[in-house]
Amino acid sequence: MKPYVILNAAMTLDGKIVTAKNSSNISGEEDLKRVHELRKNVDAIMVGIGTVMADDPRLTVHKIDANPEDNPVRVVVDSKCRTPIAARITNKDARTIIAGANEYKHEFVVSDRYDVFQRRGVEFFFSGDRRVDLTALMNHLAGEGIETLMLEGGATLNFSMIKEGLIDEIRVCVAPKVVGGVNAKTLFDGEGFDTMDEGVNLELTDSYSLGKDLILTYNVLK
Ligand SMILES: NC(=O)c1ccc[n+]([C@@H]2O[C@H](COP(=O)([O-])OP(=O)(O)OC[C@H]3O[C@@H](n4cnc5c(N)ncnc54)[C@H](O)[C@@H]3O)[C@@H](O)[C@H]2O)c1
Ligand SMILES: Nc1nc(=O)c(N)c(NC[C@H](O)[C@H](O)[C@H](O)COP(=O)(O)O)[nH]1
Repeated sequence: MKPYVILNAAMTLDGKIVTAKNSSNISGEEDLKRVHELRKNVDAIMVGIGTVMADDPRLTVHKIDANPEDNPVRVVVDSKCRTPIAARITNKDARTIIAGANEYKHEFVVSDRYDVFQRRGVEFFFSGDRRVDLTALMNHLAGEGIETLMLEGGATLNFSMIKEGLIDEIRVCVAPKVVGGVNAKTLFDGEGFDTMDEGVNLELTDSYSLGKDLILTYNVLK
């Protein structure tokens, strides 16, 4: 059992989702509104701890009209339970689940940070030895009633999710810009596949201009 997973991201024409110096203002205003419409229409939104550390995102619906009930459940994939005490995803604006790995559970649950998070109502789910077991996490979220999940990066988590066959659909905003840089993260990093044959095949289902950007949507072929 797993939610229907939509990966949404913005990248430059050269596939970068952020520069090496952590600059990531990619989407135009219209695209950001599209992203927030999508946030409003899914049950949960998930990011990796790298994205929390880099951007301190809210992961709420705040660029379009919305009620607090429109906020999706926020999920952070955080094996070593490093989510900072001040991270905005741990505030009371929406339900939050931190997914950690079993090896780091013991040390975390006796920490002051864990106490503070619990008082804020943050929930926890532990799976996998040293890295979150993403399939187990998807199964847990489905059990929590989450039918649709928006994956919002970053590069490392995107690759693990697609490698494990957990992404159903991809929606990408391609900005008319090139930044280059061998150290700039791309839409999918991780360890990559060795051959084109091992790559994940996609089917283009829609393409349209939105302001200066291009929106591409794909189904992931299984
Ligand atoms: N342009 C966009 O649309 C967009 C969207 C999101 C993030 N970003 C950018 O992406 C960058 C972050 O990407 P990143 O790759 O450093 O971090 P990430 O957000 O992909 O998080 C990766 C981390 O998740 C943890 N993790 C736990 N279990 C895992 C598993 N099974 N598989 C993979 N990871 C697992 C690990 O600690 C890993 O380092 C940020 O700079 C952010 O600005 C851009
Ligand atoms: N669609 C999109 N276009 C971008 O140009 C960009 N940089 C992101 N990045 C997604 C990432 O998850 C960000 O961290 C959140 O978009 C932060 O914003 P919020 O406070 O949650 O609204 N996403």
